[in-house]
Amino acid sequence: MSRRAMSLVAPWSSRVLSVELDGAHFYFSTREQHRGEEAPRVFREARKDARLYSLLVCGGDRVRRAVCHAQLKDTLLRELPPACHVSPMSSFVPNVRDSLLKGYFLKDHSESASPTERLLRDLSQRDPVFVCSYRKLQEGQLWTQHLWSGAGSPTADMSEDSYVVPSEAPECHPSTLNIINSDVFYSFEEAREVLNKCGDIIPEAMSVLELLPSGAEARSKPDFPVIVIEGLDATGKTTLTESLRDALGASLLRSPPQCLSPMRARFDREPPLIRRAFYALGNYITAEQIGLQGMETPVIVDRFWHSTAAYAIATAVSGQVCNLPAEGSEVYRWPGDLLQPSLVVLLTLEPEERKRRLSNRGQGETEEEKELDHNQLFRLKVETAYQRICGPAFVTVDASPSADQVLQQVLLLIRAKCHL
Ligand SMILES: Nc1ncnc2c1ncn2[C@@H]1O[C@H](COP(=O)(O)OP(=O)(O)OP(=O)(O)O)[C@@H](O)[C@H]1O
Ligand SMILES: Nc1ccn([C@@H]2O[C@H](COP(=O)(O)O)[C@@H](O)[C@H]2O)c(=O)n1
Repeated sequence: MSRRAMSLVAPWSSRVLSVELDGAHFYFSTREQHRGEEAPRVFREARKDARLYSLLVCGGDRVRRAVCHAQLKDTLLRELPPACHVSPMSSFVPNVRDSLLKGYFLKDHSESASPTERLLRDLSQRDPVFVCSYRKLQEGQLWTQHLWSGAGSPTADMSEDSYVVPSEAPECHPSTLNIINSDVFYSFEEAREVLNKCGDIIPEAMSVLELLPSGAEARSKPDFPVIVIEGLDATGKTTLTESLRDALGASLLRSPPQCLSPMRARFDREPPLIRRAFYALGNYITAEQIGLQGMETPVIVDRFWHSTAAYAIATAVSGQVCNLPAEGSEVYRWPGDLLQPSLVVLLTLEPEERKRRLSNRGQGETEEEKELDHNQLFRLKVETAYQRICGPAFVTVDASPSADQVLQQVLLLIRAKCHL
């Protein structure tokens, strides 16, 4: 087999494929010989008239793959016939870090195959996207997979068709495999490299790069305590941080820092790899400001690394809370080159009270915050990830009492833990 044909087969062979339907994951793999297994559930349950396809983004560097994956979704949703259903899909080597490739699984119920196949052919010629179609064999519940040639048409020249067979759920949920340095960055250089690579597609990346400190080399520890206030939207961070600043004569900083505000909306529209690298770098700019202010006064920080990591992990991990990496996983470690605050306070609030405060405030929410509102599961994943992050001293505070009572409690904690 030619090198090109081998690379085309690679995303499917010796790998497990996962399709996500209504929050549940269905696993299957491919095999050249059939050993009497029944078809995987996602095939058995497909409607009789359904034509099934899979698409995986495989070529190029990770920035190109991330951009292509996001654009592919937009294209599919915009251009596929309405009777074609799109679900997230991935290909991975079980429990092997960084092995995840992302794509989509299509169930086409439209009358004619032509519009869908025309689009898929076009995509497989234009982009680093590999396409497979599936065929139900006449003699019962057996399905085969056919890899399309790079030229797009479903020809038989690339490889033999293979059978699809059910596969066990892996120990580590596939959506956790690529978190490190794709969703969460553990060093300044890793995050900066992503922005370096997307300067040609996102002009704002250059402006961010110009604002970065020259490096994240170890600085001397600030003389004064550094206290970070964390929590979901509308838990009272702004109210509390301003009161703490006044009560302690402290400096108040935030992450992302003010200087990144003009670029933030643009990065919020980018795929996770780029968006998360932006927020990760924001922490290093804030860290530099903390280093300076912390020589003069105590420093209060509104959001920092916990926010960056917890939101990123909760978004990357699909399905249930139990799919999150277990407590103690390296995913939750603190970046070795990032300043550690003296204390991190997480404000927690019952969802109903948080919603009440949000509606009283009546301000716009980010897409992610809207998601938090109607997606209780996502909220739970963010809070769980917050609590699992290790590094600096961490304490959870119930933010439901009055603003003054919360302030008094946090002041007590700061005095006890930071000797202020
Ligand atoms: N302890 C409290 N009791 C009642 N209401 C509060 C309390 N703390 C803050 N609020 C009110 O709740 C709303 C949200 O508070 P705040 O803006 O401080 O939250 P936040 O965590 O900073 O939100 P965001 O992350 O979106 O900036 C505001 O209207 C604020 O006045
Ligand atoms: N250090 C940070 C701060 C924020 N984020 C992301 O921003 C969103 C919440 O920010 P607000 O200003 O609205 O409070 C949230 O979606 C986080 O993803 C971050 O990553 N790192």
